[in-house]
Amino acid sequence: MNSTNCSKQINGGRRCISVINAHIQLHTGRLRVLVDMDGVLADFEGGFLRKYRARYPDDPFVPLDDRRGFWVSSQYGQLRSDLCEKAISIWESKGFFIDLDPLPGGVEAVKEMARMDDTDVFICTSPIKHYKHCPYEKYAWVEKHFGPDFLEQVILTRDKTLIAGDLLIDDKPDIQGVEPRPVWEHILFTACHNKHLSVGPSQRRLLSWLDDWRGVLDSKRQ
Ligand SMILES: Cc1cn([C@H]2C[C@H](OP(=O)(O)O)[C@@H](CO)O2)c(=O)[nH]c1=O
Ligand SMILES: [Mg+2]
Repeated sequence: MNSTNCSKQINGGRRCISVINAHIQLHTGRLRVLVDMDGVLADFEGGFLRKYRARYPDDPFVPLDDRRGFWVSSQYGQLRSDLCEKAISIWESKGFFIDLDPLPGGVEAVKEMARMDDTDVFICTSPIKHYKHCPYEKYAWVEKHFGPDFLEQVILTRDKTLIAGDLLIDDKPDIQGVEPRPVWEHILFTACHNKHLSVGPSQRRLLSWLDDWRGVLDSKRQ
C-alpha cells in the first residue's frame, strides 16, 4: 500500500500517515526493533549507586530495592535537598557512561536480533544535555560491546516519539515527545525504579533479557 492508495481509502491526511506507519513491516517487509540503552542494555542504576557511594561515602543513599520514580535526582532530592545536585554530578562526570556494566543477557539478545531474518535493530538512546562526555561515551560503549560496525545502528535522540519502529523496548514508563501517536509499541523493560508500577492492560513488559523477547518480536511479525 502506498500513500496515494491509502489517501484514497481513508479521508484525512493525518490519519493516513498514522495508519501507514502503524506497521513498519507493511512498508518494508522487515521488523524494526528499537532498543533503549540505559536501564535496558547498560546498568545506569547500578553504575550510579556505585560511583555515588564512592564519591559521597558519608551521605545517605537509596538502595536499589527502594528506588521509586524514573529520575534518580528527584528521589535523592526528596531524601535531602542537596543530594539532587550531588546525584547529577555523578552522571555528568567523565567516565560515567562508558564504565556502565552491561545488563545480563542484553548484548547477546541484541546481537541475536541483528542476525535474525527480516529484522532491523537500532539502539535508541537519549543523551543528557550536559554533552561534554555522554554522547561520545555512548558511542564508545556500543563500539566496546558490539564492535565498530554496530555504530551504524545507533540513534541518539532526545525525542523517541519521532523515531519509527514496530517496537521500542525501554525502561521509562512514560515516553513522550512532540509526536502524540508514536509508531512503535512500547514494551516496558523492568527496572528497579518501575517494577512496582501497575501498567495498563495494553502495556506489555519484558521482565529481563531472560524473558521471552523472541516471542514479543514474533508477535509483531506479519
Ligand atoms: C537522569 C537520568 C538519566 N537516565 C538515562 C536515561 C537516558 O538514557 P536512555 O535513553 O538510554 O535510557 C539518559 C538521558 O536521560 O540517561 C536514567 O535512566 N535515569 C536518570 O535519572
Ligand atoms: Mg532507559
